[in-house]
Amino acid sequence: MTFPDGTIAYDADGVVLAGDMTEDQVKACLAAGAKSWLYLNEECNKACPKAAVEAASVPFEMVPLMTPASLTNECVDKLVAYVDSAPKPAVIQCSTATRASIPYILHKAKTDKLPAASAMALAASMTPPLKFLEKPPLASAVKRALTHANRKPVIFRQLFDTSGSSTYTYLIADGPGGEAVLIDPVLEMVDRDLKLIDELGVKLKYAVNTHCHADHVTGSGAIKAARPEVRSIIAAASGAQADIKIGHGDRIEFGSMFLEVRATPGHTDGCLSYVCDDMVFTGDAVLIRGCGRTDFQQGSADRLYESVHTQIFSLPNDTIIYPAHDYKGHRCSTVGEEKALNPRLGSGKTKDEFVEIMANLNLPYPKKIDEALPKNMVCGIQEGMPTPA
Ligand SMILES: N[C@@H](CCC(=O)N[C@@H](CSS)C(=O)NCC(=O)O)C(=O)O
Repeated sequence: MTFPDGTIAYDADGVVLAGDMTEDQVKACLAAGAKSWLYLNEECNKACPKAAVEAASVPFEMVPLMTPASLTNECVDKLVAYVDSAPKPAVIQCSTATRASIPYILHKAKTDKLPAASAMALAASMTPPLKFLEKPPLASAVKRALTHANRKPVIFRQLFDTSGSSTYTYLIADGPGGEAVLIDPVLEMVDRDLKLIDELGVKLKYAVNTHCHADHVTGSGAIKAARPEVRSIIAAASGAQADIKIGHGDRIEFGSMFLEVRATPGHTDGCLSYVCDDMVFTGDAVLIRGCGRTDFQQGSADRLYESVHTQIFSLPNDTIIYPAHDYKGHRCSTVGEEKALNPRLGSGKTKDEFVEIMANLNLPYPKKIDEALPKNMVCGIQEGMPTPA
């Protein structure tokens, strides 16, 4: 499309980004073939071309996007959906083609699966750079909106063991109807977990253990008895039995998602942490403001310190930490928070200081240790349960 003067800023991907136009310019634009029109000002704006656009039988839609605060998640979804479905060429108009560049970049990020940082870089590399970048408050609202626009419809649930072990079980699914994993299921809570999985309509693929637990029996065996298609997973280094034994660097794939496996020994030899997008499931390696004990089951404070510093604290600071337990009512933390505030491992604690702290915890043994360890060494498969196929 060509237009009479410099009012039109861009013509990219069938989307024309425009500022205020005179009546003649609107007419020229329609005559040049505009097939849809999105207006980001209010109808009362004296330059609003609604009447002329509709008179030309071109669909006209208004989504007032006047300030950074109006770029809510709902607004972002609306803008992305509009650009997706609008007949092209589509004109997106505001007063100066500044806000008009926002739906374009949001949609581009979503369709090209660009992370927020890459989409911002793309906006800056265009000729001329997209104009929202000139306004810092708008640019930071767009950056946040890009993260929202690009999110996958992941299903994520943090479930708590109410039977006594304070264990968190995590359900992650690749969207409704998608494949799912269940991290650290607890035997007593299996009925609840399977009911939820059915209610959400997701397909459980793997029962994944972060390690051979000492305080509760894994639900892996009972899940497999109820759903023979599910495969249990544990670290090869744990020495425990499971359908699939994994190690550092492996990927557990489900749908279009995966868990990246990181070995984090120290609480036990076979402790694994799982990274998924901006989350890390740390098992008992890192707890919120704490960590797993190192006084039994091959525990080693030396190894745990190394594991946490190399495998967890090396993740971006805003990575969300989801631990296997919490005893104080916390649910999650972040890498940055634990680096700064974890009294055992963070705030500049040296390995020697950590070893000293761990040697003096004097915790009583978990109540169920004698029952849990032998059962978890066979991944929760118990007498009377059907054996795995
Ligand atoms: N009281 C609980 C067990 C508490 C406990 O020892 N938790 C372990 C993780 S499960 S082996 C741990 O590492 N705790 C660290 C801490 O600082 O509390 C029970 O009897 O089950």
